[in-house]
Amino acid sequence: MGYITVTALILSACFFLYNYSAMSWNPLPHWILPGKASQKSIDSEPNEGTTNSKTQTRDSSVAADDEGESESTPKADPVRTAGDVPTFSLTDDVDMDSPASESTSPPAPTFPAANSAQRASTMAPPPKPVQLPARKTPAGLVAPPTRAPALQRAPPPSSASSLRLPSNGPLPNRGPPAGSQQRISASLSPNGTAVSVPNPRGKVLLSPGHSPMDWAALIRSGNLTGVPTFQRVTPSELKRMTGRKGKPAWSSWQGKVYNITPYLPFHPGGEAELMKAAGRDGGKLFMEVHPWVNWENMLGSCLVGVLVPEDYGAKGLEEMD
Ligand code: HEM
Repeated sequence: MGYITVTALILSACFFLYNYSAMSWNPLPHWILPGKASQKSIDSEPNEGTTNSKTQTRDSSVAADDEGESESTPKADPVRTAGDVPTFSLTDDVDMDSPASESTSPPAPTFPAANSAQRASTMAPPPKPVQLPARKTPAGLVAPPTRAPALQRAPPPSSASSLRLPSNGPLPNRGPPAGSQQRISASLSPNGTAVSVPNPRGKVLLSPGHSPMDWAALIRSGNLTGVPTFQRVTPSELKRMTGRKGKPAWSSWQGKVYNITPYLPFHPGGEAELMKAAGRDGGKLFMEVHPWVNWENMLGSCLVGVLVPEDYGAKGLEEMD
């Protein structure tokens, strides 16, 4: 009885050892562990293959065929197709423009035949759009979109086309004719230098240093009245101040008298226009031409005095008596 028990134990031990011979220290047999089993099958691909039953079967059948027919009919070795499966890698440096890649493009359709009437009658492919030369732009800048020359034309004609000015040819001339006496005289300053050229609005070209900004700087610089004290000016006295014969040019505006002499070369309408207001009340002319201009702001530094009645002096003396 004891002998039988010992024998059974030895057999159990042998079975146990057989089951764990290929193994590791896992307590379960390798054919129970799924990961282990699949790893095993991969590791034992055809070259090694001993435990993969499928591989074994195929190899053995091929071997049997080889053995059975090698003497009668020569047979080619089985071709492995695994190597023909195309593979690619993202790290591969593939040149898409190379002729090698072009050779892999599908062949041209064979219908219709190359020399058939059907192919000859088909329309030619549309012309490629004109490629304008790429413009180089400084870094960080986006180049403006390029447009085909045909798109850079004027807008299409509309019903208002007849109201537009002609796009070619001379513009209508609203000033005096070129070379006329009127234009020549207007372009000459009193000292003979070319100063002003009239335009349709009557503005003139001011000589250098006589812009509105220059005038603004001049009136900030100080007193432009030309008199030492504030004056009471009678109409007869104003009438004598015409800007001629060595006299200054005075003009009145709303009862106040201004010395317009320093402003003459700065006047955008020209000296001749401004001189029309010299020696008299300039309010009416002024408001006819440019009511939006602020006289007092423009000529504040040129204020000579106030306009008084002609008999102001005599009346004052009488009142004193
Ligand atoms: C005496 C005070 C005057 C001052 C301060 C003055 C000032 C000015 C100014 C600032 C302009 C430019 C206006 C603008 O650009 O819109 C101007 C233009 C003109 N002024 Fe006078 N002006 C005066 C008197 C006169 C007088 C008395 C006349 C005519 C009799 C006259 C005729 C013109 C003309 C024809 C223009 C150009 C047309 C225009 O700008 O619309 N100005 N003047």
